[in-house]
Amino acid sequence: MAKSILLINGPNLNLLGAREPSIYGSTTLPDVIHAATQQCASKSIAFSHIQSNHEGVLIDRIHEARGDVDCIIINPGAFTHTSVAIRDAIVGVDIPFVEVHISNVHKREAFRHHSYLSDKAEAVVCGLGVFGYEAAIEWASRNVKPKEKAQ
Ligand SMILES: O=C(O)[C@]1(O)C[C@H](CCCOc2ccccc2)[C@@H](O)[C@H](O)C1
Repeated sequence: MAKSILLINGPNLNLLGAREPSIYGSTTLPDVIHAATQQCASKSIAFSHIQSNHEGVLIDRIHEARGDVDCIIINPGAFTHTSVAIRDAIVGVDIPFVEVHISNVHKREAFRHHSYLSDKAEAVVCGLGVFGYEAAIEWASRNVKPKEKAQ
C-alpha cells in the first residue's frame, strides 16, 4: 500500500466552500485537508498537500515529489483543461496519480470535457463532490505499491 501521498489542489480551490456551493458544495479546503490528514494517519500513510493558484509553483512541487511520494492525488482546477506543462511534469516524475474533480466536468461546459492529464492517470474521479478525495486516498492505499527508495 502507498506509504506517502501528496494532495495537490490547483487554482481557485482555496475558495472551496465560500463560492459556488451549488457546484462545489459547502465544505472548505481546510476541511478537505483535515479529513485527508486523518484518513492517511489512520492508514499510517505520510500525507502532504499544496494548493496554489500558480502553475509554476505546482510544477515545482511535483518535481520535489520525485523519489519521495508514492502517489499524487491532484485536482488541477482549470489547469486540467489548459496545462501541457503540468502534464509534462507529472509524467516526467513517474509517480502514479489520481485525477480528482469535485464536479462532473462532463455535465458542464464543453471546454471542461477535455483533460490534459486523464489519459495518464491511474484513475479519474469526478462528480462525487469532495468525497472524490476520500475515494482517491482509499484507492491509493489499496492499490499503489510503495516505491523502493533510491539508495
Ligand atoms: O470540479 C472540479 O473539481 C474542477 O477541477 C474545479 C475547477 C475550478 C476550481 C474551483 O474553483 C472555484 C471557484 C469558486 C468557488 C469554489 C471553487 C474547474 O475549473 C474544473 O473545470 C473542475
